Amino acid sequence: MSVVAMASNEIQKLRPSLPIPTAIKGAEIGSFAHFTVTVRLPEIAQRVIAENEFPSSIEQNLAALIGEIPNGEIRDLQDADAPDLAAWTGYIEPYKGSNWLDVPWYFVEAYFYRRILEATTYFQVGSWQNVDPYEKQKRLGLETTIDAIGALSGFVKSAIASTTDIETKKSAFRQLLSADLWGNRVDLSLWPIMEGGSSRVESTREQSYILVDDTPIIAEKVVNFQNLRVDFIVDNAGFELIGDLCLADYLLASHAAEVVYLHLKAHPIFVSDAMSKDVLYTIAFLTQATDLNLKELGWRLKDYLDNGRLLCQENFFWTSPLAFWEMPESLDQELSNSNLIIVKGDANYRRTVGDRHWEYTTPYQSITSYFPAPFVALRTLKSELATGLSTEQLKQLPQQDTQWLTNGQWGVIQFVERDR
Ligand SMILES: O=P(O)(O)OC[C@@]1(O)O[C@H](CO)[C@@H](O)[C@@H]1O
Repeated sequence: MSVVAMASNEIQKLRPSLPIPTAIKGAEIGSFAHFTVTVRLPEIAQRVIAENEFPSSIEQNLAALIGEIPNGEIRDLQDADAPDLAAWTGYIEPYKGSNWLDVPWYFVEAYFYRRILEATTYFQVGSWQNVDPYEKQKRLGLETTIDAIGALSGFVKSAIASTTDIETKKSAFRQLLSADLWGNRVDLSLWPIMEGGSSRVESTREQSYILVDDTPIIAEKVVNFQNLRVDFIVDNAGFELIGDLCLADYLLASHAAEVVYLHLKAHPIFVSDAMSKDVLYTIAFLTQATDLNLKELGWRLKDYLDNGRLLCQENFFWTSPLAFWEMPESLDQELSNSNLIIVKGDANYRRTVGDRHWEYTTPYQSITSYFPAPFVALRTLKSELATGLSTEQLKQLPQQDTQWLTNGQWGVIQFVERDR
């Protein structure tokens, strides 16, 4: 096979095998994407002004950004020192001069959060360099969910102590997986803490709210794991991250996993998405808690970090606007070493399928067979996109809940075997 044919074969491997539908766009009147671009994004930028004590120059930058949405023109980024500037020049090129509604929705969201950092001079040398504009929300997201964190840390402690018979192990894993799914309902970009966002914390919900549940397949695999590698493509800090860390704790303490990798955002995005600093802050928060279960959880996690069994890896791909089938070869290669990847949240789910208008009955596996390792998506539905549903579900759900696609009340646990 020629080099060119091999190269195109490699690229082909990294794309869905099905014809790829059109991208979701904010121009679709009445859609959640349209509501997000025209209403939610300006509101998020206003909250950034309200929750920080930026100087007037930065507040003017943010006000100007708000004024551009949605009829302003997409333009190149202007923070010259940013490490991701060259990559963003390439991302922006196809959309330069377009308004914020006529380009793919996921691009607009990633671009918006990156423009927030341009406005706050996040990448510039000076007083606001590396200052996370969502820090206050993230910390409150931990402090206001302390009771739920206590309950979950107590559960994982007892689960670790009872890693005896297979059925007990499967049951414990299933409950931790479910808690990690429902932690995704706490979403500060949709429901800010100051507007009662913490009230959405719960670790358990009736099984009927899980629309696709591959837990039995995953539990059967994991219960037989011995000293393997598990990777989390992490989503939100706060209570959701506690769910990730409790699941990681269980996998590491039971030696199902020898090592757990946390793949984290390279800069603040989607208000609550986690970076390495948020993981370290969360573990320190736990070690300093008065509650013994929280303290013990924190010290176990710190021990895993110190002994190289829990690893934090940031990558600018996770903050890029690209579909997951466009991930760099180096990252694809790295993830191919995993025995199981846990993909968290709605935005990552959207990226696994390129945020396209797939029929909701399209099998998830047939779109995502490009993935570099076996993976499970833990996602509460917060956008008008779904896969793997039945025609019966599509008849019933709108009658049960008119907002079923976007209110985070429904979830999926979808497993995809590696297929390349
Ligand atoms: O990835 P997450 O935290 O589960 O959700 C991200 C999100 O809040 O942002 C997008 C809308 O702005 C949607 O994908 C979803 O509502």
